[in-house]
Amino acid sequence: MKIGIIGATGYGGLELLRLLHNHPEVEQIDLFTSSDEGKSFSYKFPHTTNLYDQPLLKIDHDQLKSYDVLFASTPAGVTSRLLPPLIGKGPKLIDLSGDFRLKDTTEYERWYKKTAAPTEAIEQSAYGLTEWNSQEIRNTQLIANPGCYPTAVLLSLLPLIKEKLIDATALIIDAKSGVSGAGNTPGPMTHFSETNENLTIYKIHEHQHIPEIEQGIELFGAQKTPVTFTTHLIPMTRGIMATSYAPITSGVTEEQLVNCLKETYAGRPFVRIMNESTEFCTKQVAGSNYCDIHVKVDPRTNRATIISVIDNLVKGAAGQAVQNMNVQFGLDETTGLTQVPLFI
Ligand SMILES: NC(=O)C1=CN([C@@H]2O[C@H](COP(=O)(O)OP(=O)(O)OC[C@H]3O[C@@H](n4cnc5c(N)ncnc54)[C@H](OP(=O)(O)O)[C@@H]3O)[C@@H](O)[C@H]2O)C=CC1
Ligand SMILES: CC(=O)N[C@@H](CCC(=O)OP(=O)(O)O)C(=O)O
Repeated sequence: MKIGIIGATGYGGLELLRLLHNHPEVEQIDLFTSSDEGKSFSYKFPHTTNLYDQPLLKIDHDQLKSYDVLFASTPAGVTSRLLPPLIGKGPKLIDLSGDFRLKDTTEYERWYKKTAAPTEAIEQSAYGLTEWNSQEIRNTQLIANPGCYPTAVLLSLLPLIKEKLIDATALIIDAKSGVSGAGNTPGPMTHFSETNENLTIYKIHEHQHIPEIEQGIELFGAQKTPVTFTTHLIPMTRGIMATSYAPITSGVTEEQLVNCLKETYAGRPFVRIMNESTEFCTKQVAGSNYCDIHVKVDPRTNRATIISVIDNLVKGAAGQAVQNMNVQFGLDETTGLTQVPLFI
């Protein structure tokens, strides 16, 4: 396969390159830039020396048509204009930004504060939460790869909401992310001296992933409900932990919740239900495409605490994007994605 990565110089782009480099079906990877045309990739990123010394390419629409797959890992508001002209042309299109995720364009404009993509393009795209939407992904050219937080949240909650084992109307979701989630442009919140030894809660009730989580619950869980969702920045590089609290339906046991999750994800290689573990942390999935889930019921409060961890750059971005490419091409979902987590 001949691959193009738009936004190759960002964190999502670098992670795509790392994963696609070891993908057995990938023959060529071209790297595109909007700001550094002609510069050697490895000059900019010395860790790729002797691997990707090639020059960064200018984004040229005619050239883009010649790829088998184009990944775009660009800030919100770029692909809404860049990708629609390629619909119906050759390449499969996998967008890591939020531009095609929200089906309702007024919601996109409200939360992202940018002009939405054309409605026809959004209608022709599939939401790329692989474990829940494989069939549509297989038959669709343009994939809206999910946001990092929604991936962790939806994978852990959808089975329980769908089976009405928890009360989704009273959900509270408390999520934490490593700093790479904010991309490679430094800002005050991600400055070392303000991130290190600090814990920041941000975008309270204003996070752009709130409508994406609510849309996912409606799309796959069949229940429309607003959720309380808060995000925190943790002084680490990779990882997301999403902790959700929900009342359990009367009479439901912890065993039922665990069994529901295990049954839903039986045969799905990247979702592990880890209830036997006594410790549960972000490092157990670092560098891998796993989403690990842990659930506990507190019989005193009749509430469940549901925890999921992912690597924001892998299952939360590039890994799920490659998983979606595998599904689109009828390959085994795990092709190129069998890395053992880094842990240390
Ligand atoms: N970081 C994460 O954990 C996750 C990120 N995402 C989403 O993925 C997307 C990329 O994120 P991330 O890699 O972290 O972001 P970065 O800021 O690290 O990288 C974005 C890249 O986009 C390129 N770019 C900027 N403007 C344009 C433009 N107008 N046209 C084409 N390319 C452009 C830049 O490269 P150049 O200047 O060379 O063109 C830049 O390196 C974002 O939408 C983000 O929200 C989704 C899930 C997780
Ligand atoms: C730590 C951190 O800042 N994370 C980012 C995640 C960005 C992202 O993935 O959002 P979209 O793809 O929807 O733009 C945030 O919370 O906004």
